[in-house]
Amino acid sequence: MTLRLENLRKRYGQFELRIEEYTFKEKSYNVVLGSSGSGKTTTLRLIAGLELPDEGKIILDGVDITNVPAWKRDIGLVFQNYALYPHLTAYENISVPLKIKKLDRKTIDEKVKNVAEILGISSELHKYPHQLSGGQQQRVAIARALVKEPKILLLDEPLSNLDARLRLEVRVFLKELQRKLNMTVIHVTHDQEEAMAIADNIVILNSGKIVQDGSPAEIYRKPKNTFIFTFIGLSNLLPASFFGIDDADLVGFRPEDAEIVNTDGDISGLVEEIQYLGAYKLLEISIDEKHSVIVRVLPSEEISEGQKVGISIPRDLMLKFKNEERVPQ
Ligand SMILES: Nc1ncnc2c1ncn2[C@@H]1O[C@H](COP(=O)(O)OP(=O)(O)OP(=O)(O)O)[C@@H](O)[C@H]1O
Repeated sequence: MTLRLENLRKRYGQFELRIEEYTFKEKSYNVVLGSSGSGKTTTLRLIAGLELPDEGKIILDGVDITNVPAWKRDIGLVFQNYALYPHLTAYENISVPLKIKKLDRKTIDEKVKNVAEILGISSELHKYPHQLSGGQQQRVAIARALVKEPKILLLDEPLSNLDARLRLEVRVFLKELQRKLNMTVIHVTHDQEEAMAIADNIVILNSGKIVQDGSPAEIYRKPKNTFIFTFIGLSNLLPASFFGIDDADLVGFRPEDAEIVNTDGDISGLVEEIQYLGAYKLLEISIDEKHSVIVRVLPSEEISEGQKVGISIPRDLMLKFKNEERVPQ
């Protein structure tokens, strides 16, 4: 189940996807994260075989599948809009890939019922797509992708058509499904919170290039540059000179790593705004006319707007950046 991309290139006008070399984490939940237009869907379509690369290779378990047609690849793909056939029942939709493979009726029946059981949709099989909820339609689409027992499951923005409550539920469901089937999943999203919550391995794509990969904690704690640092979670970035640091241009820190102190901290500022968020409060503190930071404190901390405060940040939690690259620690 090793999926490897080698020198992969695909150009559309000004845009170019260019992946020198990448192996997705095997039997894990991979999330490809990037903003709109970064090349996420293009990457998935190339892996699925719906597009051919201009250059490069796609290697699945040591076999070059670059020129293997989509339907012959051992890869399941779930589209963002599910793409179910409206005139077929859930059962018929799920059985389509097996009919294409010309399996006999009894084997098809067993496989469809088995996958429906795994996905918890056994009682919905007689229904047509319009009779199913969004979450159920998605499960049918996943069942259809899984029924041919692919080596890899590709999911294109699988949560974007669901409401906020269902999204949290489906996140847990997808992660459990990956664990249960012990398969390699590649899930594409622009939502950094979703990526952090669900991934074993996050692959960050920017302007058609992979800029960093790693576990959510690695990406959050050891971002390679200021783009990744500010893309993931809340972040503060100030000139290094504010801290008397001269081996970097900028210093970054997370709101939860700073502490409010009465005595002189590393820096000081004026509390401009307080957001009460239940479990914690976020303070927006201006350092000077051009720079402000966010600091997270406990709700019990007594601080008021207009108050002058010191801010202290442990040195080992400061991230030093130079010329857009992080300074190695
Ligand atoms: N078939 C195509 N023809 C022409 N241009 C394309 C085609 N497919 C993608 N592109 C262009 O390639 C770039 C990357 O598109 P892609 O859909 O891969 O991005 P994405 O990261 O998935 O974005 P989004 O989150 O908005 O779906 C975009 O500039 C897009 O306009």
